[in-house]
Amino acid sequence: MPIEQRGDASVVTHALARDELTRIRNVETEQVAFRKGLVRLGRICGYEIIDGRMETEYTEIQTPLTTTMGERVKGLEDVVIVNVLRAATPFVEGLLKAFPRARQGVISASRDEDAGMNDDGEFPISVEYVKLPEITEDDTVIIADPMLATGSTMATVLDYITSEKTEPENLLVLAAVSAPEGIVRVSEAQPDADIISVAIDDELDDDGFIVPGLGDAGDRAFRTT
Ligand SMILES: O=P(O)(O)OC[C@H]1O[C@H](OP(=O)(O)OP(=O)(O)O)[C@H](O)[C@@H]1O
Ligand SMILES: O=c1cc[nH]c(=O)[nH]1
Ligand SMILES: [Mg+2]
Repeated sequence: MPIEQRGDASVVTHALARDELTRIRNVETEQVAFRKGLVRLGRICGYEIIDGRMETEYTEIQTPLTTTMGERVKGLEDVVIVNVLRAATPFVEGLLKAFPRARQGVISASRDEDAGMNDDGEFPISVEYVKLPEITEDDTVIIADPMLATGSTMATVLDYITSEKTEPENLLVLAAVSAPEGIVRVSEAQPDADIISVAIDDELDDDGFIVPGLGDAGDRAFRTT
């Protein structure tokens, strides 16, 4: 079972995904290895999404010897991957190995860490840059962000997409590590979103970081001080 339902979310159970996540959680893993790990994780998640969320169809083909029926994955031409800057950039690079023909959207969404969480456990999110392709009802939209913590970022991104674009056939939220609070917030904000994560962690600390988590994914991937 490639992707298993766990309450309001689903988990990528592939052993290689779990292995990769263990490596990037490790504080000893330095920037280049961290980024490469996110790329590999994105690729594995992409294959699991194809296997667990996309359909196949039969088609007649000729082998060098005879005619036969073969299976093809449907909808690989109708995929939109949305990169939630910064941390998702290596994650999306990996996803693109599974969906080389995907159209891409980019949105910069950053938490105002100085403001901190409000009483509802939400962060103010600033969005400076949004470039989204047209979305059709045939599309599978994958919004990729390695960390789903309070859900403030993802709720903001989903607002942009659902308020301005045609509703796609599949709306997937893909994370590497999710906190229960983020899963609740996103599933309440967007019941149609199919939340898929490699791990569902224990909790958030007072600064809104996922525990055990992997630290600040953007800073670890891009090494800002
Ligand atoms: O669920 P939330 O509480 O919104 O937290 C998750 C967001 O926080 C981090 O982004 P950040 O704002 O640190 O930007 P960065 O990716 O550039 O580091 C992370 O990359 C997610 O986008
Ligand atoms: O743990 C967390 C929470 C939000 N953003 C991160 O990068 N890490
Ligand atoms: Mg960050």
